[in-house]
Amino acid sequence: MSAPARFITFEGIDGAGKSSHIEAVAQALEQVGHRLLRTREPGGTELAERLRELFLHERMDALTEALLVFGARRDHLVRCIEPALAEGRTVLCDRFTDATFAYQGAGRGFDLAVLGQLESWVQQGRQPDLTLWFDVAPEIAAARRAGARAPDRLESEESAFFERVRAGYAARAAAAPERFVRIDAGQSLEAVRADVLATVRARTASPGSAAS
Ligand SMILES: Nc1ncnc2c1ncn2[C@@H]1O[C@H](COP(=O)(O)OP(=O)(O)OP(=O)(O)O)[C@@H](O)[C@H]1O
Ligand SMILES: Cc1cn([C@H]2C[C@H](O)[C@@H](COP(=O)(O)O)O2)c(=O)[nH]c1=O
Repeated sequence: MSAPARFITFEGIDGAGKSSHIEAVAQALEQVGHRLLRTREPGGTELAERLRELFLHERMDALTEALLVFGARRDHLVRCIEPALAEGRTVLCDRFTDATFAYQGAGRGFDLAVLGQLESWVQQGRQPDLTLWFDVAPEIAAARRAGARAPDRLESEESAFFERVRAGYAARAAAAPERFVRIDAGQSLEAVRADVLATVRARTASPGSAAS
């Protein structure tokens, strides 16, 4: 029998290192019987991936950013995430709505109440079961990004922007402590991986299983 479906999201400022650990989480969950969907935001469907390209590379104001990511999210939820969960698959999603509150809300200063309205319309109550927040100082994340790739529109923002985004994640984590787990992403890759896998194993263990 397959393990019960979970909706797990990975969050953090650009370069925190979250994407480096999703494959290891996928392998650990598959070993204990989860059938998986791996996906990302913005993106995950053909339409949402097209919106992602616009979002990452075209100039726009904060409201347009928020509407684009929630538009992409709606398509992703309806066509991809909800059907996968209904089929009993665990969904691993690289970013979700916490990113909107952190980037558009805290980073850009966009109205959090409006984001909350969009969240309820688009998600109809759907929230992740577990959110791993990769928390790291912006200067460490910037050094990691610099060694890895050319910056996109968001990654070109100044350090103060990422300080605000980080504070936005902290606020979301404080508001939903049952869902969020903070990972100290300033550690070595190996130490982060150990924390991530221990967290996922503890939080996905079925009641009565040996790991619980
Ligand atoms: N703990 C770590 N220590 C040192 N380097 C790391 C660590 N974690 C990730 N890196 C490196 O930092 C770079 C960025 O990592 P990664 O792409 O996983 O970050 P990310 O949080 O997913 O970024 P983004 O959200 O912008 O895509 C990569 O080159 C990766 O190898
Ligand atoms: C979902 C979401 C994302 N963003 C930003 C965060 C990143 O800068 C990019 C996505 O790039 P990644 O390499 O795939 O992490 O988009 C945002 O501002 N708002 C959102 O809701």
